[in-house]
Amino acid sequence: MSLLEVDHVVVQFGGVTAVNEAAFSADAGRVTGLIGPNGAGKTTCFNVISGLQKPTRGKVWYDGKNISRVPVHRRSKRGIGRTFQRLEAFGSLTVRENVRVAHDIAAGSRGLLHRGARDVDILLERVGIAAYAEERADSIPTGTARLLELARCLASEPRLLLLDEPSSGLDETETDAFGELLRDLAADGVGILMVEHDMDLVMAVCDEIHVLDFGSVIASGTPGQIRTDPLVQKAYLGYSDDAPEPARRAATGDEMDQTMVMAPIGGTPS
Ligand SMILES: Nc1ncnc2c1ncn2[C@@H]1O[C@H](COP(=O)(O)OP(=O)(O)OP(=O)(O)O)[C@@H](O)[C@H]1O
Repeated sequence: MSLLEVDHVVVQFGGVTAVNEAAFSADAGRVTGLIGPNGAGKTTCFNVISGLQKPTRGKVWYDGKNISRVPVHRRSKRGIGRTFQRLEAFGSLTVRENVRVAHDIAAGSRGLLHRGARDVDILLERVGIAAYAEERADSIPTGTARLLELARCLASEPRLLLLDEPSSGLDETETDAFGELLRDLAADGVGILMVEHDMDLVMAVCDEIHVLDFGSVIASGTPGQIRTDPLVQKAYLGYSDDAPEPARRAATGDEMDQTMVMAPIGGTPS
């Protein structure tokens, strides 16, 4: 069994079915991507996995156990870490203090004795923000703040890391370094599940990708398989290479966005 199994989860908000029998998994030591057009249900799936959203039906299995009724803080204690699209650091604390707080909370909740400042500095080095250690968190660039979020999350030594659009705000060099960091973490045995719109990053770092559309998983596979999947092309672009021109869906504003997002992997219409 995989480290994480999302088992036919359904989430309904009134008449809206945000997640519809979604079933997918993420393994320890691998980077798994969860992608899909806007409104496909990715964030809702993350909320179900981390415990912020109760599923209408279905289960979440983690490390072989059904955690569907386990509250958020216990999931976190068991090793599920999550970063959010919005940034959550304490603005008036320095970068180092922010990581220190996360580190001490995690150590305390596990009954560990106070661990050294050295661990915090190693973490800052690892995510590449050591140069900002003494800066206030509200004064650092967005990309650095995103890496700080990651450092705060890693301070709890998660076994499963849920990353929600981690590369937004990173420049190209930072994104490349971030991709390498994800591969390093996976090599250390961490399971990573990532929602990400940067298809170059997704295709470069993921071992496996699940594609959501209208709340359902429409494809799962390696980057190579996903790139050429007709259903995936149709979900993003409104047409696939296999479909004749007249079958192409008129692009709305949203779909135009997705067309641009997918362009690096799927190519634009000729
Ligand atoms: N609290 C809520 N109440 C009502 N509808 C919601 C709620 N949260 C999400 N939805 C709806 O559920 C669907 C899935 O939303 P979700 O945010 O999970 O998609 P997403 O794939 O993360 O989108 P994006 O890429 O734009 O962040 C959308 O139609 C959204 O409007």
